[in-house]
Amino acid sequence: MDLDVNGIKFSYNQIPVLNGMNFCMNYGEVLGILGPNGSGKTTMLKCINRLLTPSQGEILIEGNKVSQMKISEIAKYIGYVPQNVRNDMASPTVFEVVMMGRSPHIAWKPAHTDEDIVWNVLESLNIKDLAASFFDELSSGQTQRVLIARAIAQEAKILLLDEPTSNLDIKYQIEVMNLIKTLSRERMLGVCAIIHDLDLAMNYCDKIILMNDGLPIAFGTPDEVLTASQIKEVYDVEAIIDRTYGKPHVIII
Ligand SMILES: Nc1ncnc2c1ncn2[C@@H]1O[C@H](COP(=O)(O)OP(=O)(O)OP(=O)(O)O)[C@@H](O)[C@H]1O
Repeated sequence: MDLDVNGIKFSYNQIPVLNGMNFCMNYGEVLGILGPNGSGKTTMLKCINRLLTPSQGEILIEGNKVSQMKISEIAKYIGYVPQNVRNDMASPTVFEVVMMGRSPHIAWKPAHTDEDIVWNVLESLNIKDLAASFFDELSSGQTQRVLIARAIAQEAKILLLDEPTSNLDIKYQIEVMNLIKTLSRERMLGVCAIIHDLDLAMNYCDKIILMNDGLPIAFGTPDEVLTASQIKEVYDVEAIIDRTYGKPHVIII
């Protein structure tokens, strides 16, 4: 497996949040991380890219322990799109934001190749027109695209996305999920995305890890994981999986 999460435990001030998380992912797959509020999803992502250090367990990328990698090396493997992006620069342009993704590869100042890579990414994500726009003047959908572009420019093999579709209307949700799926296939990226919408997860993820109280409840294909009984167990709601229109649709009763 390209990413292995083995027995991860983590506590904030002695309060356990991750209690032995296990799952794995291959490049070219979209893995949905699902679970109720407070179940530890964001904490899990932060352990993968070592923003947080687990107290037990090991995370391996291509068999190498993340705990033993240099931070600069991790940045070449992992691109992280957090939920709330703090803006430290005074009104950066979209081009500048995407160029930030090149940081792990730049020793002193960007070279022409870095600029070429940024232009290519902007083009392939259909946001070249936004290059000179100010980042903080974008719509939520455009912001999400630009942040994904920044992670792609980083040339990481794994993308960690914390609720990439939150605050997006249904059209943009579908657009962003299509983009994520296409990127995973075309660029052989492994994508771990925290997703709250069960329908989006059902239709766009290759695998799902369903967690609750920092523990893995189920791991497998969407069909295996998003069953009525598991949805009931984790979210405490009654659900039906409707397949009338070909694609599965989760109906909460
Ligand atoms: N910096 C922190 N210090 C202390 N406790 C924290 C911190 N960050 C998160 N927690 C706690 O850890 C638990 C898990 O939080 P986390 O953000 O990982 O959950 P989540 O599943 O991503 O939640 P949500 O779906 O609401 O975003 C929660 O009880 C939260 O209050």
